[in-house]
Amino acid sequence: MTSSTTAPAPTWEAPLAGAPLDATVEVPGSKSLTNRLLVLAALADSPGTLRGALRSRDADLMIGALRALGAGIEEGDEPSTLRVTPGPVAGNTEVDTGLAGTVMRFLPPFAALADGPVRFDGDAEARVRPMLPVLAALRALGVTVHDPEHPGEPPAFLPFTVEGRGGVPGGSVDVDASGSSQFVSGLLLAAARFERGLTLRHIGATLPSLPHIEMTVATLRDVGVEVDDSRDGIWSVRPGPITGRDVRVEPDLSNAAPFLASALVAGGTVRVPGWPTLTTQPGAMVPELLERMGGTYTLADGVLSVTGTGEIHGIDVDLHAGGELAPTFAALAALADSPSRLRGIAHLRGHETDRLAALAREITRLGGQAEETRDGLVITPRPLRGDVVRTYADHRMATSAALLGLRVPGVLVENVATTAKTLPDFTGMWLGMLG
Ligand SMILES: O=C(O)C1=C[C@@H](OP(=O)(O)O)[C@@H](O)[C@H](O)C1
Ligand SMILES: C=C(OP(=O)(O)O)C(=O)O
Repeated sequence: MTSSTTAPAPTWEAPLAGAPLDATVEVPGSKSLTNRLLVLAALADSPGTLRGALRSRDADLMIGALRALGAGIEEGDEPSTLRVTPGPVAGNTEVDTGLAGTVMRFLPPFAALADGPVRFDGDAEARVRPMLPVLAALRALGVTVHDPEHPGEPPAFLPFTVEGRGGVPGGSVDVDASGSSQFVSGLLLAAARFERGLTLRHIGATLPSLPHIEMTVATLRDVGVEVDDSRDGIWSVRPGPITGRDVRVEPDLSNAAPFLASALVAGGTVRVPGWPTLTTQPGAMVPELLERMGGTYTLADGVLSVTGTGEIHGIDVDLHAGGELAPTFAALAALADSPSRLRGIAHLRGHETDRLAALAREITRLGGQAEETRDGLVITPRPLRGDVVRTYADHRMATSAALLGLRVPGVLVENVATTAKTLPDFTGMWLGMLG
C-alpha cells in the first residue's frame, strides 16, 4: 500500500467570541455592482470612473477580462478607484473566469461584439456551473458558440469559444433563468449594443435573485439605456448609446451579513457604515431577517447597527430573492433555539459548489442536524463540536464556518483563503471585529 502524497489542506482556527461585540466594520464595495459597472463602463461611449469598487479575486478577474477584450482600466489614487477607457471590443483573446459567476455569465454576450474568437475557461469548480441558457440564447441570436475540442456538440459548460463577428443583430429570445438570474443579467448588460436591442422572456418555472436583475436594470438606466421591465418576466432593452459616468459603489451588503450576524451569535453590537437607504442589493433583507431571529437593528446616518443577546430563534424563510445569503442564515439556524427551514433556493446547487449539499454535510460533521429538501434545507439545532469544516472553494462556506466558530470551540476552516473571491482580508476583518 502506498501512502497518500496529498498534503492536507491548511486550516484556520476560527476564533471564539470571548465577550459581547462592540465593533464597526467597514465593508468593501459590492461585487455585483462593481462587476456590472465595470462591464457598462467598458461598453460606454466615453470614459468613466468607479469609486469604492471592490478589489477581490472576482473583481480582478473582471478587470483582467475586460482589458483582454480591449478596455483600458487604470487605478486612480486608491486601488478602489478605477478609471475605465472603453475601446473597440477585441477578439483573438482569452477570458479566465476563475469561479466568478458574474464573469462567466456576463461576458459571453459582450464577447459576441468582438472582432474575433474569445475563448472562455475557468477553475475546475467553474466547469460544472450551468452555462447553457446564456449560450443557447446567444446561438438563438445568431452568435456562434462552440468548443473547438468537441465540434458538433453545442457547449453547455466551460470551456467554450464565442466567435465574435464585430456585432450582434439582437432581437427576441426565450431564456430559462430558473438556474441563475445571471443568465438574464449578462444578456441585458450587452443588449444596448446589439443592432436591434433585445427582448428577453424568462420561460422557467421559478426565477431566483430578482433583486439582482433589478440591479442590472437600474445600472443600465443610470448610464442612459432604455429598459422596459413593465411585464413580469420580460425585459426589453433598446439599442442606444451607453454613457461613461463617475459612480460610487455601495458596500457589499451580502458580505456584511456574516459580520452583522455575529452580533446574534456573540451578543453585543456590530455596525456597518455606508448602508444605503435605497438599494437593489438583496443584502437589504439582512436586518429584518436578523430581527426575526432575535436581533434588533437601527439605521441612522447611514450606519446600520445590529444588536444581539446571544439568543437566536429559528426561522422559516424563502430566500429565493437572496440565495447568496443562505450560508450565513444556515449557520445562525444551526445555533438557534428552534428548528429552521430555508426555502426557494434549489438554484444554490449551481453556485460555487452545491451549497445545499455542502451546508448539510458540514453542519452534520459538527454534530448538527441539517437535511436537504427539494428546494432548501431543514436545520434542527443540536449541540455542536469542533472539527475541520470543508469549504469546497466557496467563500461563503468559509464565512459561514467562521460564524459557527464564534460559539463552537475548535472549528477549523479549510482553505479560508477562498474568501478572497469577494473579501481579500476576511480574516483580518473578522479578528478586527472581535477586538
Ligand atoms: O448578478 C449577480 O451579481 C449575482 C446574482 C446571483 O446569482 P444567482 O441568481 O445565480 O443566485 C447571486 O447569487 C450572485 O452572488 C451574484
Ligand atoms: C453565488 C455567488 O457568486 P457568483 O457571482 O460566482 O455566482 C456568491 O457570491 O454567493
